[in-house]
Amino acid sequence: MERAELGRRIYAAAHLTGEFTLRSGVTTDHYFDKYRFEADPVLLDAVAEAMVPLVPAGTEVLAGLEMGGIPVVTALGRHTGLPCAFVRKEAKAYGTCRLAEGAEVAGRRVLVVEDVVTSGGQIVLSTRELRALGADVREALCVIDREQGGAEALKEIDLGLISLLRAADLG
Ligand SMILES: O=P(O)(O)OC[C@H]1O[C@H](OP(=O)(O)OP(=O)(O)O)[C@H](O)[C@@H]1O
Ligand SMILES: O=C(O)c1cc(=O)[nH]c(=O)[nH]1
Repeated sequence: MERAELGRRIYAAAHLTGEFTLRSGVTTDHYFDKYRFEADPVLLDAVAEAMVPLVPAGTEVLAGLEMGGIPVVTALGRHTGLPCAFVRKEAKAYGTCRLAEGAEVAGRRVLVVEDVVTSGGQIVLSTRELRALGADVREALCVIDREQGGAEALKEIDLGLISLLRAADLG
């Protein structure tokens, strides 16, 4: 599906208006409910297909961030054949107690996969944790960049932001 058409479909499926508090604490009058496009398997598959050419050469592991990044990374993994890691906000205190479940990240070139980026705060936190586990993380790939400081925040930790769609492409 062409990127412009994908943008129209995502906007139609997931754009909400109202009053919302974001993860960063900022309040806003519009919101992209990623679960609405992730819950549509045909749309999610089209999103993943469009993301394939954006995956940097040399990527060995795709790391999706809990929770909205998990369906995206799984779909992208199916399209690329790359192994996936599922990155928790907090490691469980029982079982294997892993923060990054699934594929091993230590010593591997890891691409962070996220749904929506606003301030970039969640990606910065998770990237620091992945790097502490020994991952080589150079870029993050997201479906929607709201263009509210995310790319700049990532740059401060030497992380590039690659986006399928920007706020300006939507609506
Ligand atoms: O760029 P930021 O300012 O960090 O904001 C974006 C983050 O917030 C949302 O997640 P949320 O906390 O709603 O969690 P969820 O994916 O578990 O639903 C979104 O999925 C990103 O992870
Ligand atoms: O910044 C956020 O928390 C956020 C913004 C948005 O549009 N969608 C979302 O799921 N989270």
